[in-house]
Amino acid sequence: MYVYPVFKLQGLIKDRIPTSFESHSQQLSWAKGTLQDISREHHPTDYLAARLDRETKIAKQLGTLGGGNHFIEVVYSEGSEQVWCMLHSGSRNVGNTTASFYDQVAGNRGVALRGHAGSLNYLEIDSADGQDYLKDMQWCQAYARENRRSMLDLMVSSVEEVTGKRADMSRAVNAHHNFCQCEKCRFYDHKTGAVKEKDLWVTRKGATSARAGQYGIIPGSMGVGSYIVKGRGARGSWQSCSHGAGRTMSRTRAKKIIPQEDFEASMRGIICDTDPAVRDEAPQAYKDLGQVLKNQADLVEVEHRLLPLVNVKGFEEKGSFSGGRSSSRGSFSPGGRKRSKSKKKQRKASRRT
Ligand SMILES: Nc1nc2c(ncn2[C@@H]2O[C@H](COP(=O)(O)O)[C@@H](O)[C@H]2O)c(=O)[nH]1
Ligand SMILES: [Mn+2]
Repeated sequence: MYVYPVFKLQGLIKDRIPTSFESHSQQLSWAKGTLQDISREHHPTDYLAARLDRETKIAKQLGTLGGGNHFIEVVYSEGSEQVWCMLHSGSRNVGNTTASFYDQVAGNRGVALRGHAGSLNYLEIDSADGQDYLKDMQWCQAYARENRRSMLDLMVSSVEEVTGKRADMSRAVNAHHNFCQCEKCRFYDHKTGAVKEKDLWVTRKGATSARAGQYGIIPGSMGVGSYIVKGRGARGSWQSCSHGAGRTMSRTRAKKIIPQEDFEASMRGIICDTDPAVRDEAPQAYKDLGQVLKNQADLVEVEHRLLPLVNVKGFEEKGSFSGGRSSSRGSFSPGGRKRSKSKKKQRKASRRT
């Protein structure tokens, strides 16, 4: 039985944090200062600085969730009274378009690495373009962190409003994933047979950092919750672990083969939207989280198992259905939000990392 009105909490979160293609109609009060702070620390190139001057959307998207597998969750810790606020989102449109821009810059050089997955454009780190990319990529990473922090602030104040309890922010965990950073690496050099130590740019795609003692988050799906883990610093994985359960099937296949009733049944007891537009995110479309954790027991140890109470996802409502539907306990209509561009244009610029 819920002690606090969790429906109210779901409503407050959905009212305060824009999802899918929506932005804040007015930038948050701290957005301008935050963007200036990011630029002071990670000097954007002329390309990105010009966009920051021109595109008000960058400020308005600070504190917004996005769509796809991005989520906001109120979760509880198995075997304790604790409730956690969790969210998954990234650098939004500015990150996506900046990455595409440099991909094109690299592509224009006409050099590509060829592999099983096709060809990959690349820039040499020491080249001018490579250095520009690193600057703007780090700017976008900082934006992603601030985006999450902004949403967490909005979420924590919503929880406080409903429960009268303030979150313990000293225990906050931030985990980037699908990112790149320079790290001191110890590795075996196959050419010389020696163990070397060197600063290298490590890209983690589908992975997150798991240094010894470092806290991390491994989410499963909207129906099964997540794990808080502690890294073991395994050298064989470049001190990394998986950053989620991962999908077993494409979004198109999920929508085709998962019956709507099965999706709704798997979400029973969780306050969430089970609109058919979210079915590609159904738990049935993801791997077994317990097995994923077992498979990487040498990379991380489990600190907490977290189970979902409230889940919020971004999705595009179809037809006349205008409110989020809760799987089991009634319905809630989110407040109106301004859409700034045509859906088609926005869809083109969307990303699901
Ligand atoms: N706890 C939740 N986990 C979720 C949800 N939707 C997806 N997921 C998991 O997160 C990762 C995210 O990784 P990404 O690289 O695909 O962004 C994904 O693999 C799922 O395992 C959710 O609503 N709640
Ligand atoms: Mn992601």
